[in-house]
Amino acid sequence: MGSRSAKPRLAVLLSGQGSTYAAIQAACDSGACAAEVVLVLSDRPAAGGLATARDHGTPARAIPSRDFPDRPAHETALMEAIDASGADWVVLAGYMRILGADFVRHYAGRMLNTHPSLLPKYRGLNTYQRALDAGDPLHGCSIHFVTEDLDGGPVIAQAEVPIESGDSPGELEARTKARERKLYPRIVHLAASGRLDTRDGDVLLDGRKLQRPLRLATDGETLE
Ligand SMILES: Nc1nc2c(c(=O)[nH]1)N[C@@H](CN(C=O)c1ccc(C(=O)N[C@@H](CCC(=O)O)C(=O)O)cc1)CN2
Ligand SMILES: NCC(=O)N[C@@H]1O[C@H](COP(=O)([O-])[O-])[C@@H](O)[C@H]1O
Repeated sequence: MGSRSAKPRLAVLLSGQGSTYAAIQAACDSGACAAEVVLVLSDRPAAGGLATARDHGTPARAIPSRDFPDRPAHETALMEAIDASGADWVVLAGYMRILGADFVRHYAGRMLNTHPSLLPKYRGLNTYQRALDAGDPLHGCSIHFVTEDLDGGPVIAQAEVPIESGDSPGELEARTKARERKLYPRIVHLAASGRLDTRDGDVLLDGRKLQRPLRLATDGETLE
């Protein structure tokens, strides 16, 4: 029997219902993503994603921000839990707190986020309403390396979603999340497989600088 090399280990941070985490977990379970989720953390004890993780048998823990005197103290507790889990990568999956410089530096080059817009458009919050208010024809999501610059890190991949006449923010969000749940596990797989890197603000795939973000085709499968 050959040696069974351990899979790359993921720590997932979330604040909400956890459908993005669930898609990553499913990809890890099926082998589509060659990694293992070893820890799910949330700043919110009531986050649905914690229950999803626990139901799956994945270690899951709330580290409420309200239990700490300030942001750095909270993030130190997060780092201690993540590092104790042996995670190789930190995957933000709807984590709704801005992370400080020490945290970001500690995981530099091995922390990913998914953002519900076609960056650099609409950094921050309420992206669906902002795109609708602007009358944009297109929206989508972006997967990026996390830097101190909020939603400003190097963009790895994007999935476009047409905005349809009469769309509500909720309808646009639902279509965007459906595409995001296809894209993010694919990018996490590339990262965990050692094929993604970031240097000087660029993204490298297999050692070669990406000239533009990867794009999820309309078939929901092809990365181009
Ligand atoms: N330093 C960084 N931290 C985070 C990044 C990042 O790129 N750099 N990405 C975000 C995720 N995110 C959007 O994708 C995001 C999350 C939260 C906020 C925000 O304004 N949070 C407020 C609290 C909002 C609330 O509690 O509802 C805050 O932290 O004060 C903006 C964008 C994760 N962190
Ligand atoms: N600014 C960060 C942000 O808004 N992230 C978004 O939170 C959602 C989490 O959904 P989920 O809880 O169902 O996984 C995801 O769609 C992600 O893009």
